[in-house]
Amino acid sequence: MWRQLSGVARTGSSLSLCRMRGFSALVQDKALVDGAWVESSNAKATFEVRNPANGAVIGKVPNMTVADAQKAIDAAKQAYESKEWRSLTAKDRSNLLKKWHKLIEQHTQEIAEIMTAESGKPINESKGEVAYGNAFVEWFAEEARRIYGEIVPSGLPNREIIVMKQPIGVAALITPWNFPLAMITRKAGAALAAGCTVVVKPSEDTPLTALAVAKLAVDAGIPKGVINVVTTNKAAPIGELFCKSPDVRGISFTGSTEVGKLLFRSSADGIKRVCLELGGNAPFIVFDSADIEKAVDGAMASKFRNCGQTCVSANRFFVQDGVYDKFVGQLKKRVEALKIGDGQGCDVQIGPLINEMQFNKVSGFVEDARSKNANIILGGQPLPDKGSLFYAPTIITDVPPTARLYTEEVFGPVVSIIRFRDEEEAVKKANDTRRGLAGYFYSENLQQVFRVAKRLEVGMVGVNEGIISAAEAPFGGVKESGVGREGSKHGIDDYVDIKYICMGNLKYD
Ligand SMILES: NC(=O)c1ccc[n+]([C@@H]2O[C@H](COP(=O)([O-])OP(=O)(O)OC[C@H]3O[C@@H](n4cnc5c(N)ncnc54)[C@H](O)[C@@H]3O)[C@@H](O)[C@H]2O)c1
Ligand SMILES: O=CCCC(=O)O
Repeated sequence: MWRQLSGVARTGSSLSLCRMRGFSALVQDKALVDGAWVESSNAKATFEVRNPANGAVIGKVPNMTVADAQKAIDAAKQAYESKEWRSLTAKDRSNLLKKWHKLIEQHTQEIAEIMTAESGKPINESKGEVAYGNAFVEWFAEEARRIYGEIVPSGLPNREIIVMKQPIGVAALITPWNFPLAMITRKAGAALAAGCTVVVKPSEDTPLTALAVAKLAVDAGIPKGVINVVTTNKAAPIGELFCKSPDVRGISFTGSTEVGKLLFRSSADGIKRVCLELGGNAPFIVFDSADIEKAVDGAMASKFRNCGQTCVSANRFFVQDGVYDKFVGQLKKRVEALKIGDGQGCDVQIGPLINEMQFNKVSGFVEDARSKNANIILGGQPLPDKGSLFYAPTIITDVPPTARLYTEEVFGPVVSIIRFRDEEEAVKKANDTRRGLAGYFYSENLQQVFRVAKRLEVGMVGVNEGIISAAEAPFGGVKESGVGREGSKHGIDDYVDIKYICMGNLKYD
């Protein structure tokens, strides 16, 4: 899995692996509602999907309206209540998910090409994401058959306490552009395994990957209306509809903390089940006892995966006095060697940023740090000769706590380094943020490993490891990084209600 996820750090690619086959038959120009490929009801309006590496238009998809989203909710509700879905056994649902998994696996190359074209992600990483995202479909196909209930010993005679788990109903899934496939399958796999039906609202930057995997779900025989995909570049009113509709029982959102808070508030009136996977501000601590080669390897993988546009990406590097020069020196050599370009190139490790907003954010954060006397030792500027959205992999030392690079998530290829003296100082600084998604540290001292792992205020900790995501592991954050967990056996919890049945007056003798 490490290799799949971090093509960036160790490419090892061969020409044949990354040769493009031309645009795939999986590219859709319509959205999916009730098993039909549909246009927008607003005069068939569309919006363009562009390749961030060169600005080329690579497709157009329906710009759907609130009325279209309502139709998708209606279809999901009808499908949820239909015999075709409701009467399936857990094993039947598991088998459908397995068929979907197989088809995604068979179409890895085509999906990866679509993903690279619309997100700019290097092709080896896109293939890695297809495998990673598909691992959730496989995992939840297996978990579908293990959504167990309980029989609890009663405190009263002639009575049984039975606990069962039932699907919540229709779930709305809102996903970001940075993992255009995995963020859908991590949610939809769990929802379908539980017996729910879904309406997916993918990012406006990456709708083509979403539609491609939805097409494979249809081909796998998943009944009509069970998966619906609504494409739009006006997310807010559709998000509001999801939050207000009494027919949507749960909302699962991955994206920025700002939008997550908005959806959380809007869902309050309907007391909806809400799962929020939001932004982070991950500390990456290198202690004196660390194996520096491992730490540099981990730093490269964590920081530069998807050009730094990963929610669990290391955001603030805290490096102890004794290893500071060695770590910074080795890291600089590795960053200087990164291959930058259009993600379709087979040896490319760093692609463009996703869009102008993201580009302006990254360059603005670097300028802010520069103005606060941080020390830019590598990069620190755009790369217009590569394309308008390319930014140089950058290393900045002496980043002050007032810099935006320190207080906020940069979501770009910028390493911010801060020196520290002792463990207490490192942990205090690491926890000095309202975010708490992932945290990493490198130490060969066993006592320190347990102490620090327990004290970091995050949902996920990488100890001597820079890539921690896996279908089997619970993914999620604390503080303002979210609520709920995805993946693992806990990933089902957001899609089931617990029902208690009290069986009374039983006659046992
Ligand atoms: N914790 C995680 O698992 C995780 C994973 C990926 C990204 N993220 C976070 O997401 C952010 C970057 O992604 P982004 O820019 O796509 O985030 P974003 O919040 O702008 O968008 C995410 C999704 O929400 C939609 N959206 C935007 N405004 C909305 C609104 N008012 N109502 C409903 N939907 C709305 C977008 O169209 C997109 O589909 C980063 O902060 C990153 O850390 C977190
Ligand atoms: O960007 C957030 C998700 C990344 C992951 O699942 O590893």
